[in-house]
Amino acid sequence: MQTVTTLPNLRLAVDEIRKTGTIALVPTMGALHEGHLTLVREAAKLADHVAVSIFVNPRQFGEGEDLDAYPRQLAEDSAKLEAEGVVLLWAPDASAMYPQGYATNISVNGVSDGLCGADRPGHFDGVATVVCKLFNQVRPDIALFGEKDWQQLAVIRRMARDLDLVQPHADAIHGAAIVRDPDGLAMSSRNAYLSATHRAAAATLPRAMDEAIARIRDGQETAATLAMLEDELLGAGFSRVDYAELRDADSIAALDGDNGNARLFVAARIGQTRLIDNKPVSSA
Ligand SMILES: Nc1ncnc2c1ncn2[C@@H]1O[C@H](COP(=O)(O)OP(=O)(O)OP(=O)(O)O)[C@@H](O)[C@H]1O
Ligand SMILES: CC(C)(CO)[C@@H](O)C(=O)[O-]
Ligand code: BAL
Repeated sequence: MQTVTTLPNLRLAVDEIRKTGTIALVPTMGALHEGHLTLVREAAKLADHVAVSIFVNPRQFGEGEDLDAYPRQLAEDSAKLEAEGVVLLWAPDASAMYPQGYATNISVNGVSDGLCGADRPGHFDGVATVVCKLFNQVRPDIALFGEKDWQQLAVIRRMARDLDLVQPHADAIHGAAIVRDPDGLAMSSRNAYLSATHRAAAATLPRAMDEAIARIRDGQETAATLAMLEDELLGAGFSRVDYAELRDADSIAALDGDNGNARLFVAARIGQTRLIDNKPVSSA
């Protein structure tokens, strides 16, 4: 595996790799876990070569968020990627990504509204901007993102279509299913922040979501069911529920009475940690 940290070296490496086949890109912020490695393994089935980026993107962190505390473990991550057969690790620092005078921002309207977009103002602009740059830098044939960050995936798909960023085939922005711990909690780099007590209580999140979805499928009233979900999380030790909402899975828009394509989206805080999850409401 080649690790590159500057744009000129990235260009040389990508040109060389491209001579022998297609490239799948897996963008990450590092602190790699099985969720990331599943994306890498899926990527290896979809292209000849897998490239991974590790960049803790300052532009997607809001004021007072965990930019400084975010785990950074490049040597450990690099060994994991090497073992998976990744050919290229792109690990720029902030000055390579945003040189002095950097002034361009990408906003994706609509899908960025509400949910995490409301709680983390500017977050999806930061994500769209850096992902657009990563696509231009690596020029992948396909890129993979996890469904854990469902709204992020929707934002990136919209941006890629709108800006003609990748080859216009249906799977160019590939969404990978959420990888969960045995108790159902979605894997996340931020789970490392949880104390043992909070980690145990965190499993209430997916369980309470399953219960809420079962009630909604049973025909129980959505607002009352979501209020019950919120109470259950607060009772289990969560300090705040940022949102618990049903939305259209593709557009992320509020539902207009038809729950056919509905997904349940939840973000909740336990200790200092903000957890997100989403699950389909329809059993189809
Ligand atoms: N449990 C998971 N299942 C599937 N994909 C995942 C999972 N966790 C992360 N990913 C995906 O990996 C990619 C990189 O994510 P990132 O590096 O932010 O990790 P993370 O675990 O989501 O960290 P964070 O704690 O910041 O949310 C994203 O596309 C994300 O959706
Ligand atoms: C897509 C991404 C790598 C952009 O910084 C990040 O938001 C992430 O890891 O999900
Ligand atoms: N996994 C999404 C990146 C973030 O929370 O900033």
